[in-house]
Amino acid sequence: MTTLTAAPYARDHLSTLDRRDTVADLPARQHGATAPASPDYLRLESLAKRFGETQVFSQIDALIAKGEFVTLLGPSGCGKSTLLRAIAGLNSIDEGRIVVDGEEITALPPQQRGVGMVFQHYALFPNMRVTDNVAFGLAMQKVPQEERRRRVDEVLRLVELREHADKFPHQLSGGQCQRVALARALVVEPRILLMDEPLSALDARIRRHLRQQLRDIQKTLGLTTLFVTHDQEEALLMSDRIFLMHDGRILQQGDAEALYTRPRSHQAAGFMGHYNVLSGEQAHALLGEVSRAARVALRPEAIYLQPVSDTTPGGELPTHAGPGCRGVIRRRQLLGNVVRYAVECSGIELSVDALNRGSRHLLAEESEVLVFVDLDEVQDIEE
Ligand SMILES: Nc1ncnc2c1ncn2[C@@H]1O[C@H](COP(=O)(O)OP(=O)(O)OP(=O)(O)O)[C@@H](O)[C@H]1O
Repeated sequence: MTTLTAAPYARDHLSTLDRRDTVADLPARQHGATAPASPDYLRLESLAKRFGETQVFSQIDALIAKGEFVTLLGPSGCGKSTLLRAIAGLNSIDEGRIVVDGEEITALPPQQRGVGMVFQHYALFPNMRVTDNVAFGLAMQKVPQEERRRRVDEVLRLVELREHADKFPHQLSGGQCQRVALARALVVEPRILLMDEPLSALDARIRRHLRQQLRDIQKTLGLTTLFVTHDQEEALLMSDRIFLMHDGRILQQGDAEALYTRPRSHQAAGFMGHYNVLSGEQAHALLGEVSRAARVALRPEAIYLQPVSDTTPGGELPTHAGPGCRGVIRRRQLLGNVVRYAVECSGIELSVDALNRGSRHLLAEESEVLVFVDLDEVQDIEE
């Protein structure tokens, strides 16, 4: 039985949360928590969209499994929101088909698609109490009052807002408003949940808590979810699978590990982490014969620095370290647990991350170092 735990933020604000309430008490209904996974529950087939002269996205093909949490990640303007809105039916598309659970929904109006949507700005009705905001969709569907009350109560319990049921939106925090918006989307038991940057307007602490809470709820309900963000950390933390978008295309898809450690293109490497992207020539100067591709990506944490004065055989070096090359530390930034160095080496400026082991271990700016690269982590990429 899965129990939603109340993280510190929730405990601070929801003093009377009944810890015996568990979401497993909820009927699975059509969320289908117990249904066998269907690998193509949501099918996006050759979707394309233009706004006037602007091709917003094209050749979008994807299969999303039932219960999967997929994140659309990419820079501003790459078409994430427009794609999400197209699935919700809030934007038309010019080409392609959208299929949910075997039913084509491409031409259906939003209310007939069985999708729930949560936006960055929660757009609650300011003059309605929490319960009425959440019940709104059910009232539209003419669900009988008693059932409406029961379902609203159930979903408010799920998002830990039961004790705020009679409040108005202006009496709630931003995080609580967003949970009302989530409850409003969930109460109609959507087949697909679509979320467009739902956490972006919240402060960092609430955001961290809500990420976890959202993911817990999504897993518990087995709810197929598409989540839009431009925040790489959020995508890596939350997703079963990430679709990395660039210029209206899905550049690469995979789980967090694959996306982070094996970017296949220059753009993917440029968006994930703080990769050093080197030309073939630069890679050859740094790595010698090891380098094979026209372009190479190197993670900052796969490069190791050793002071030239340190003559101990590099105990911390990876087994497949390349030959050390001399470099000079040009800049040093303390990022908390990590120290980021800019090191000039073979005429290239490399970004190198090292664990912050305390001031005794910090390397001084303008000091000379030996630079070693973990050859197992050298990633050949496309042009
Ligand atoms: N209604 C519209 N009319 C014309 N162009 C639009 C419209 N909506 C979006 N666009 C354009 O489509 C492109 C993609 O926008 P979209 O909002 O989907 O990107 P995004 O990746 O979600 O960006 P962000 O992260 O900034 O929200 C942009 O160039 C945008 O200017």
